[in-house]
Amino acid sequence: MVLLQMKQISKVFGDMKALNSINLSIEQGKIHSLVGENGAGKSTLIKILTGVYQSTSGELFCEGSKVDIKAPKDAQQLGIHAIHQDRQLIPYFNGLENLYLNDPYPLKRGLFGINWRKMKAEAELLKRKWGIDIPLDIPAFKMTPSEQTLLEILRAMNSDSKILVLDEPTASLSDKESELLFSFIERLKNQGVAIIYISHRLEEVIRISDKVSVLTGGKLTTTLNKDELSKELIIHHMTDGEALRTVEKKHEKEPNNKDILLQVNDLRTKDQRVKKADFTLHSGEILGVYGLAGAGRTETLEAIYGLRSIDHGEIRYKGKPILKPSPGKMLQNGIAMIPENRHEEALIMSNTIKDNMTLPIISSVTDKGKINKKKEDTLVDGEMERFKIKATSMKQRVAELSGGNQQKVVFGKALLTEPNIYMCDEPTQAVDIMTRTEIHMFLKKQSELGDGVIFVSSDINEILEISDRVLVFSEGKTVSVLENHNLTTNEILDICYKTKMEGVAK
Ligand SMILES: Nc1ncnc2c1ncn2[C@@H]1O[C@H](COP(=O)(O)OP(=O)(O)OP(=O)(O)O)[C@@H](O)[C@H]1O
Repeated sequence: MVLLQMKQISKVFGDMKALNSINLSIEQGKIHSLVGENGAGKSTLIKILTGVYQSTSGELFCEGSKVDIKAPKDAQQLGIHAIHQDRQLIPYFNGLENLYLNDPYPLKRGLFGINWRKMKAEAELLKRKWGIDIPLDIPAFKMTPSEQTLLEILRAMNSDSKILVLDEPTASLSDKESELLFSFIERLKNQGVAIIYISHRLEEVIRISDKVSVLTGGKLTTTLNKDELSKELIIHHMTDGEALRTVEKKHEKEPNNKDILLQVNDLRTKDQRVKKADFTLHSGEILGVYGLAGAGRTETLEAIYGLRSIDHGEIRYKGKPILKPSPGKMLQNGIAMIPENRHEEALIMSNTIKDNMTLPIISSVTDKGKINKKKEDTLVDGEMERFKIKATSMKQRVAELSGGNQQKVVFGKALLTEPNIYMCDEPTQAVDIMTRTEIHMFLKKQSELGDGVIFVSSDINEILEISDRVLVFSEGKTVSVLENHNLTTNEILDICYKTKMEGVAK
């Protein structure tokens, strides 16, 4: 049964046609994926369905009746809910409070105070109904990424969702957590919920989808059925027939011990999120970093970059200790950070692409107190060209860019500082498969020129694709460094789980 029908939906922003006459049907109990390059229009379509944006033209039908979705609450009343890339949770509210964020709290008889007991009982029933076992008594910020995603899904189900939109839900999940999510999605599907699934990870799209629609430049180019799905065919439709370039695996040369770029010795942070980080980064090397959620990978990069207080250990750059690291000091030393959370840590969303990119290098584009606009424009142009950033111009505000294009701005900004160490935390999160390859090729080239790259990813296959050596983190400690010669995912995962179990047993 068709639950939702979009007819000739278009959306125009200024001179830009983000969506061009989209016709799409979403069926009950089916997983329908949307794929397309960064900026193809996927999020815009979802925002129209969920009442964030109004379409410029076109019609929407729910279960056969024409509907007008003017605001998020209209979508919610129709049973349409979305789990966005950026979490919609209040970090200091616990699971239970977040679960009831969109609904009125049940009140005690006579309206004297909140009926917490009733809330807890309802939440337990809901958890049991959907087979989701997540802790509801801890604040959201203490939950793992998968627990946060499941909490948001549970909240949607609490409001009787008929159509659930999942936008890049596995972006920061480990393989095991993604598996948990897939089995849950399957359960929702079997109960008749329609899922609209957006992801750049084509393997998972092919595995779980009943249908896949491809968007290219705001147009729907094709809808493929389950039996015709293949990575090659999807990429063919996404790229107008252009073949995907592949990155050759490198890592044949042994690192030269004389060319140590960065040394991290027995590093511990005040908050104990990092307990003992020990590793070395060589010139010409891509050091992959893997660990289960909460293993301390991001926190280690933050500590090195001066964003997290250190209470023990040392960091050496080309043999010299860096005392009291700070972002400014690291930039001066040629160390750039591409953080995981682009909204909070890397971009000023209300500023333009140009202002964001040139912020760290403003002194080098300033002559006698005046900004050299020509120099600034040339540099920004170069990065926009390199990453094929889709925008109306370099003066467009970053908030108006698609998620993947924002990530490209973060990369361009880091590159303008001409670093010789790249500390990348999930750098290909939310970027399309073509850009992912471009980023891999770029980092590989930089490493061949003698730079060092630290590459954190929760995608273990990506780690194996790109790394010379793989550093494994568990429970805040570096537990192993492996040469990437015929290394397998199982070898890495074995270490992760074994050390986690040992940590639990202690
Ligand atoms: N509020 C806005 N103002 C102006 N342009 C916008 C706005 N929102 C989106 N756009 C533009 O619409 C186009 C489609 O963006 P959208 O976010 O839908 O892409 P997407 O397919 O979701 O990409 P990604 O995979 O990178 O998330 C982009 O060119 C984007 O810059």
